[in-house]
Amino acid sequence: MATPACSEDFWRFVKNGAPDNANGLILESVRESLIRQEDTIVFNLIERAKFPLNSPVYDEPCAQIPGCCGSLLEFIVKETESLQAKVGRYESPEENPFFPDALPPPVVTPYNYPQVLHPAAASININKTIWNMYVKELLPLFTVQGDDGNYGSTASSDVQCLQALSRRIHYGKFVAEVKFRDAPQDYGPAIRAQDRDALMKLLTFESVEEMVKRRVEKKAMVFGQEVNLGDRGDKGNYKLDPSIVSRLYGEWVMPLTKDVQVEYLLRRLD
Ligand SMILES: C=C(O[C@@H]1C=C(C(=O)O)C=C[C@H]1O)C(=O)O
Repeated sequence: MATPACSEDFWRFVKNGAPDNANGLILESVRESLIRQEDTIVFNLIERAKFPLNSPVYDEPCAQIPGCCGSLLEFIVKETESLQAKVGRYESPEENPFFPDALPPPVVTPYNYPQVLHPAAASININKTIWNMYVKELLPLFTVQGDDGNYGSTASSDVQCLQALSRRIHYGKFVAEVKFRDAPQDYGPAIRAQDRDALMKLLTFESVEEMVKRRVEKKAMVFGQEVNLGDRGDKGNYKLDPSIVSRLYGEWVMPLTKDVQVEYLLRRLD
């Protein structure tokens, strides 16, 4: 049975079950989903890189909008989440809101997501850290300095980036669940001892991390190259610096995914 490459397929796969495991949840299929999410992240960053930094989106209160007391980015994220909550986005265990307080309930019949995670998963949300990483560290790295006044489009593009990064990083819950199911005898003692370092060691695969960094760098090269019909390709002229994508994964995305894994495992036997 082929392993699925994207989230929707992943859920169908989990629901239908796979021969390898009673629940259909295997590390290979979870990793396939992470690989597919790389495409989304790289594309979204390329889209955001079309605009300069546009710092008023983050730094200034959006005074023109009645009832808005934070930045324009906060306003757009809150409004987007509110709309998406109504159509059931946050019923999915893959999705974690940036502003969980005061979200409206779904107005559509909820999709019956398979319960593959321990219920404690719902209490893990590191979006504040992801927000700060994105705004303070990442944006200044991959956008050019400047202000072109395109604040609405810029902030809309940020929403896509933030949501894709959040989904990827919180996917650590699924990664941790499969790793635990594959080796409860290894994880059990470290969980009972609440030993973060031991858990971190158990769940880390350095060779996989190296491969991920190389692959996302290559994706940034392929997706962000200038495409010409003639012989002369614009080699080396990328829409998004590939080494920054590799750095994003090495310094933030993978460490934060592992933090989520540790947090989940610490609660796995509650
Ligand atoms: C996600 C996994 O766990 C860890 C985190 C990784 C990541 O975030 O990409 C990669 C390898 C592991 O060290 C995994 O094993 O695939």
